[in-house]
Amino acid sequence: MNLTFYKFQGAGNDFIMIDNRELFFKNNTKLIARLCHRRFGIGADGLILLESHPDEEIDFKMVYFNADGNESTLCGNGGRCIVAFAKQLGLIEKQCRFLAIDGLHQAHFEDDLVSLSMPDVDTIKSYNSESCFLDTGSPHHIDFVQNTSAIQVKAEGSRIRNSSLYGKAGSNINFVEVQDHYIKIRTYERGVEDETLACGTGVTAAAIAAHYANKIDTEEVSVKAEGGNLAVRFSHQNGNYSNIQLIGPAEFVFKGEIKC
Ligand SMILES: N[C@H](CCC[C@H](N)C(=O)O)C(=O)O
Repeated sequence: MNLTFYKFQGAGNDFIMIDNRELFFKNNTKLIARLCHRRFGIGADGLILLESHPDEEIDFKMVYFNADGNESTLCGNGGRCIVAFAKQLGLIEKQCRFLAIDGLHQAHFEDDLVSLSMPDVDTIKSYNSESCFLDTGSPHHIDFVQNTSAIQVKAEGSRIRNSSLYGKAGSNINFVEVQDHYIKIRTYERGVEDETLACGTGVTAAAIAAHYANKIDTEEVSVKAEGGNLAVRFSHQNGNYSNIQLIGPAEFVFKGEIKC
C-alpha cells in the first residue's frame, strides 16, 4: 500500500502530516515509529493525522504521535504546522478552530506566521528559584541556566526525564537562559528521547515560567530555539496565565509517497 504524506517543520521541529479524513491510516505504533525513523523511514520528531470532525463549527481534528510511535499530549509546533497543512489542503483560509487531545484550539495567520491558542496555566510547581514544572498541554520541567550552549542536553535531559521526579509518564526537559530582551531554550523531548530543535509547548512553558519567576516582566516574550525563533503572548493575573498564544513559522518541506 502506498501512503501519501506531507513533511512540515516549525522552527526545526519536524512532522509527518497525513490527511486522514477518510480514516485510511490506522494507529500502529511500530509503523509510526518506523516512518519517523531518521534512517529507515521518512524521519521526523512526530506524526500528525488530520481528521474530519462532525461538528461543522470545528474545522478538523488533530491526532499526535511522538517519534516512538505512541500517541501523546499536545504538540504546539505540530498544532501550528497542521494549520498550515489545512490551508495547503484548501480546508481553511486565514483562521480555524480544531480539536486536539487537550480540547479546542483557535489559530490564525499573522503574515507568514501561525498563531495558536494554548491552554491556560494556573499551576506552576517551583522546586527552587531556578527550577520548576508546569503543563502547557504537555508536561515541562524548566531549569534556568547561565548558558544553554554548555548543557549536554541529551545526557542531562534523559537523566531528569527518567528520574523518580516524573515517574513512568516522564516529562519534557527544558534548559532556559534569560537575556534582556529574549530567552534562549534547548529541549529534551519525551517520546523523541533526544534534543529537538524546538518544542512549542516547551517554549510556551519557558516564557510563562520566566515571567512567574520574575525573570522577565513583559507579557510578550521572544524565544530563540536552536531551530528558529518563536514568540509567546499571554495575560497574567495573580499567578494565572490565560489568552496564551504561541506564534512562529510553520513550513511545508516536501510531499511524498512511501510503501507501507
Ligand atoms: N514530546 C511531547 C509532545 C510534543 C511536544 C512538542 N513537539 C511541541 O511542539 O509541543 C510530549 O510527549 O510531551
